Amino acid sequence: MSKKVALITGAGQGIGEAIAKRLTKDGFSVALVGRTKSKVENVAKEINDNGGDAYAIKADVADRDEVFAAVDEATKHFGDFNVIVNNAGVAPTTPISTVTPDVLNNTLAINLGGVVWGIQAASDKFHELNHGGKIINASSQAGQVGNPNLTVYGASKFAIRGVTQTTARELAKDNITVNAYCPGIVKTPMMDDIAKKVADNAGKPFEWGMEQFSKDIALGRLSRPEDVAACVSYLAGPDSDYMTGQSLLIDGGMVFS
Ligand SMILES: NC(=O)C1=CN([C@@H]2O[C@H](COP(=O)(O)OP(=O)(O)OC[C@H]3O[C@@H](n4cnc5c(N)ncnc54)[C@H](O)[C@@H]3O)[C@@H](O)[C@H]2O)C=CC1
Ligand SMILES: CC(=O)C(C)=O
Repeated sequence: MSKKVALITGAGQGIGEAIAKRLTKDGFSVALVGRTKSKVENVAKEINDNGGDAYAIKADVADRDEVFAAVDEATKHFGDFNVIVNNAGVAPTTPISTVTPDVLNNTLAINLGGVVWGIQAASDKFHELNHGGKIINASSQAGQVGNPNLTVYGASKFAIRGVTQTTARELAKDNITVNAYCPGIVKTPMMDDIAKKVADNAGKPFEWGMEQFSKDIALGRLSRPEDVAACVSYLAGPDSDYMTGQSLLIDGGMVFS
């Protein structure tokens, strides 16, 4: 039987890289999408060198045409298309007084626009291929509760939960599920950057910045990207077939909702 095909955006590092590796382990062929071609190529090479089936594609998720082209290219390369993980995102540190139109527009174009274009492109492709599929979107614990200094980012991640619920209802009749994952504090380049900026703004060391985000984690440790990838594995596989419109928290007990 041929492998199912999953496309993961922002797969050149961090959570996206871990998702690509986990879905490979689960038996998927994986298309890795990122703005920096060399980064997704490096991850694809590592996966292929270890017996997986990965293919790197350069695209900026804020650009609708590039997202549609990436889905087309992945489908042509692998011969099918079954799952999209709209993972790419950016997280500017923005105390409210510092928010500018550029930061607002750029963040929403990537974090919200990228997910909307990903849902459109994937659902169009599932329709063209005459089968259902799974759409999985990155939200955050910062999309469940307000995080100081992350106004713009938090707004984009709250929005993902709305888009997920709305499109889940629209697309259910076509056997397409739409769910989201909401990581907590995950040790990746994104989180290191946030902790550093929050610490710099307060005139404190990096460790203090990370502590501001991690002190309320009930399980007592930062999340690893693999913790998130395990949840996405469930959302991409058959065990979640009867679930749609959900936003799953994987935050070590930081937020109880
Ligand atoms: N690290 C964390 O603590 C948390 C992360 N998340 C979310 O998980 C997702 C992944 O986060 P991380 O791996 O931590 O981030 P990261 O910054 O380490 O990696 C994100 C990747 O997405 C790529 N990317 C950014 N903008 C892009 C664009 N316009 N087009 C294509 N690729 C683009 C980047 O180049 C990078 O390779 C993001 O949506 C983030 O908001 C959610 C909750 C917590
Ligand atoms: C980066 C992020 O999503 C946080 C701090 O929850």
